[in-house]
Order: sequence, then structure tokens, then C-alpha cells
Amino acid sequence: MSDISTLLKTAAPSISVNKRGELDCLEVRHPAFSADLLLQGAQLLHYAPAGEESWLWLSDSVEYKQGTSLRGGIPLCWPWFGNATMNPDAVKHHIADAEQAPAHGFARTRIWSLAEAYEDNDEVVITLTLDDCQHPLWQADLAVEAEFRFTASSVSVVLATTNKGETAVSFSQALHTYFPTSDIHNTRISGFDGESYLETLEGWQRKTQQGDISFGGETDRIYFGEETLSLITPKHTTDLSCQGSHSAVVWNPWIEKSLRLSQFAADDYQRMFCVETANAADDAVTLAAGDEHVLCMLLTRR
Ligand SMILES: O=P(O)(O)OC[C@H]1O[C@@H](O)[C@H](O)[C@@H](O)[C@@H]1O
Repeated sequence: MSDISTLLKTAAPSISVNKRGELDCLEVRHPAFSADLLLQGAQLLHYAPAGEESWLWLSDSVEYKQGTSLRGGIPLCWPWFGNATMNPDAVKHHIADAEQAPAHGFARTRIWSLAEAYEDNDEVVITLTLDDCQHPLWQADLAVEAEFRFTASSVSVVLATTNKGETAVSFSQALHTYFPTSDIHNTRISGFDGESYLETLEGWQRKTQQGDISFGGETDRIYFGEETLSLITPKHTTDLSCQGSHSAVVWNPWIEKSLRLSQFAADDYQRMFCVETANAADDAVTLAAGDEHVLCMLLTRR
């Protein structure tokens, strides 16, 4: 950890590395904003402009344990999204035993390394790399890097994947963002009117969205489209724009599923929702040997 501290002292003095339970957390305390980024999973837990509440939801019962993804912030799902068995054949082709494969890939519980840090009066930029991209069940040679950029009025995450192998590789992924709301019943997502989605709770039927998305029960859908989305909660409107993604997963576990989730109180579903910037289902990425794919999300508020 002393290497990290030395790098931070010179390149980005507003970042310090501190323990949270068993995990190392990069704490950004810039005069204009703050952020907390775990090295495990390259998981961003918190971002807020000075004087504001966090733009990300994080469970009150979150567990800072090695090998366990935390419930909240932005877990990175890579190199497959969700249940491996539900991925397209091209992705499953690289997974030795999809039945046994962990949900959402393996990157979210691995330790990432600090590659670069930079700050000036306006922004802080942190780049993390995943040193060990191998997994007993994953049969492809991809490399991945994550860049986080914080300013007084925005946060962006870029996930860049490179095919280091000699043949094409298909993979799926998501920036699994948990957003806060003061009232899920008065929360809407605007931008997918007229677009198609897969209703995973009804046998993955393909349907068409009419108007805004609202929440009145368990929600677990994969939307297709590449619009800038507006996330409208009673207190805020947050704009979510992306690049390199043509799908977004909208998720809320609602009452019954909440009872089965780790690090999640029975009534937490009322105060959170996920909109995941993804390359999922039909939108999985195929990378030729040597090629790179860049997935990017940007959050701003009106
Ligand atoms: O509990 P996990 O593994 O973090 O997954 C949470 C949710 O993640 C979403 O992306 C999936 O669509 C849901 O089906 C899943 O329940």
C-alpha cells in the first residue's frame, strides 16, 4: 500500500487510501466533491459534489469483506452479465460451466490495482486495472481497465476491454449503478418510450415500452436503445448518458425478492433502483483479436 500512498501524495494529494473493514478504499476529498472507490471490484461507493448527498445508493448493512460484492454504488459486472446461462451462445462459448459460473462475472470481487491518479482544481481522475483477468471457468484472454473521472458537477466511468488473444471473443458486461430515491413510487425513467425490452420475469418475452418506466412491483428488464436517460426522483433529475452501450438493465427487487438479498433491508427497495449501463443479451460485444471496446457512462444533474 505504501507504493499507492507515494503515488497519490505526488499525483493526487486529495486522495488517501484507508481501510474499510477488510477492504482498501480510495477516499477522494477534493474541495469541490468527494468520492469513495474500493480497490476490490473497482467499485465506486460514493460520489457527491461538496454539500450534496451521495448520487449513489449504498446499503446501510453493507459488508466490507474480501471476496464479497457490496450492495450499492457501481459494481462492475465483467466479463459476463447476470446469470451466465442466460447469456448468448457466443458468450457462453467462453464459459467452461455456465451453471457453476458466478453471477455477473468475477471482476466485481477481485482486487484491482491503481495504475494512475491525477488531480487539478477541477477534476480527479483515477485509473484502475485488473491484473488477474483469468478465472478457472473463463476461457478467453481479455484485459480490462476502469477510469473514474470526478468533477464538481459530474461523474463518469469508462470500462475499456482489450482482446489480448488470437481469436475473436464475445463478452457481456454492465456498470450496475444503484441510484437513491426518496420514494420508489414517485420515481420515473424517461428515454425508452417506444423501445423494446426483454421482460426477464415473464420468460424473457420481448415487449415494447410505452411512455416512462415507473416502479409498481419487481422489475428486472433489459432495455435496448442508446438514448440519454433521465432518472426522475422526487428530489432530483439525473441524466445518464452512455457510449459503447445499446442496452440498459432496470432493476428493483421489490418486496419478496428483497427478503432473499444479502446486505439489503426489507424496505430498502423503496429507496433505490438500478439502471445498469450494459452490453447485455443481443448487445453483447464481439472483439476481434487485438481490438478494444470502450463502455462509458456519465452522470450529470439538472
Ligand atoms: O444480487 P446480485 O448478484 O448483485 O444481482 C442483483 C441483480 O442484478 C441485476 O442486474 C439482475 O438483473 C437481477 O436479476 C439481479 O438480482
